[in-house]
Amino acid sequence: MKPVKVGICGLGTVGSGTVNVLTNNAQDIARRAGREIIIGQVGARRDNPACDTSGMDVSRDIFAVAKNPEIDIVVELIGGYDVARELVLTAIEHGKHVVTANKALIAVHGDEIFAAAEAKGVSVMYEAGVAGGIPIIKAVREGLAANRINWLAGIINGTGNFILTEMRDKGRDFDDVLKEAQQLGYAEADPTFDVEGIDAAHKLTILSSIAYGIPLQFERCYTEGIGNITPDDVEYAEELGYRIKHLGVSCRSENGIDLRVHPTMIPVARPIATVDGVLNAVMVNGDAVGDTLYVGAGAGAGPTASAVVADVVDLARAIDAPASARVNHLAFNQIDDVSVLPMEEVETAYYLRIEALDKAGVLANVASILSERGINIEAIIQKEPKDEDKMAQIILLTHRIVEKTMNEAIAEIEALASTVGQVTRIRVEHLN
Ligand SMILES: NC(=O)c1ccc[n+]([C@@H]2O[C@H](COP(=O)([O-])OP(=O)(O)OC[C@H]3O[C@@H](n4cnc5c(N)ncnc54)[C@H](O)[C@@H]3O)[C@@H](O)[C@H]2O)c1
Ligand SMILES: N[C@@H](CCO)C(=O)O
Ligand code: NA
Repeated sequence: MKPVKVGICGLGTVGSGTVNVLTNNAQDIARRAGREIIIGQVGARRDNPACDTSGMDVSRDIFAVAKNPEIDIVVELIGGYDVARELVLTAIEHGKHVVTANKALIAVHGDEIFAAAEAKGVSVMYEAGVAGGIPIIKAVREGLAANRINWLAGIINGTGNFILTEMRDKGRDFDDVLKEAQQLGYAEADPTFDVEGIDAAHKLTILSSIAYGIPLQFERCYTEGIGNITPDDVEYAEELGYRIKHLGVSCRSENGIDLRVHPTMIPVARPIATVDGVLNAVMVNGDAVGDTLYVGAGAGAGPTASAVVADVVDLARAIDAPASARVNHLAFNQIDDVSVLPMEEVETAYYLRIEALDKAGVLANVASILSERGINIEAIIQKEPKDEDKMAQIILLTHRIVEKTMNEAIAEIEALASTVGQVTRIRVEHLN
């Protein structure tokens, strides 16, 4: 059978990893695809010593690759929104299938890109965009196709999980660990995307669409980063039997879907609580299958290339089949226009840390503010001041309540004469 020719655009961390995997594993890949897969052209501004492209057709113009009549599949690995969008649309216009690792592109411009691909009868695959090397798109879109998905929750940013783990285990400084994550090729070109939860929100947006059959709604995803997590909160969480992870959570309820990324306390007994470093983990609950858990490297050259090449193999195997034989871009043939709940309507349990001048008085006041609103307290710890100039701290775990009610309670607690500054709030999920 005729070989399939791949054009790789972008030769950074993932691009070089993809060249290496396609080259090193060419024989096994051909056995799986049923035909040879060859790198027909590479589009790169400069060579990358992390891979050997000698003997390959290398163009300095990525658009030449997208238009090259010899190329069957264009692999977009340049990142970003605008040029990547133009590149992918150009490739589609020229009748190419596309593989991308760019979750920002899919979360924001996915509708336009998929519509263009469907009009042309080609496919756009994006496994590498979510949870790196974990085949989570395939698992949810195909492996769990029998289920009504109830909820999913995941550690879906490797850089953030690496930072939180190094800070907790080694007491390292935030900026120092972030720098290392950048050197290791984990971080986004703009690392605020990792730290502020934007990257996780892109991934959660995509996962939720393929889990529930709803439109991509990135702009409605609630997003909170990891910059405000303090060593005190990490320590008190452990004391209460919890661990703080940066989670993407989405859940189906009668009122709609909640879609949120924020620091989350989860019981240490949950396997996902022990997923550390650059590893990602996604829990998915389906009505027939129950709980499932997927763990693996969420970033880095090899793991991401593994997902890119798996998509290439899927496309190559079915390249002569009619478009109707390929899987739907967002898993469902028909997308239901279910809306995402405003954060104020979302229900979770809470951890609160309150800085207090007069402990005894504050506790009585706080308890009555909470009970007036039907917020039940599950646990309390009181901490004496660590230094003379520090405040006493009251730490509370509450039962589940809607965010709007908790916002009102927190505002009233902060207004008390005996409390100081803002109340720290971390949402708690038991994941069962
Ligand atoms: N690094 C990871 O672990 C990882 C994991 C999953 C997904 N991704 C995604 O993969 C994509 C690539 O990430 P990366 O980490 O390899 O980034 P990178 O910065 O290492 O590589 C991007 C490469 O594209 C090149 N490039 C950018 N614009 C170009 C243009 N107009 N013409 C030619 N070359 C251009 C850059 O010079 C660079 O070499 C991004 O969308 C990223 O979000 C990365
Ligand atoms: N910057 C991303 C890359 C993988 O998508 C992360 O750290 O998870
Ligand atoms: Na993946």
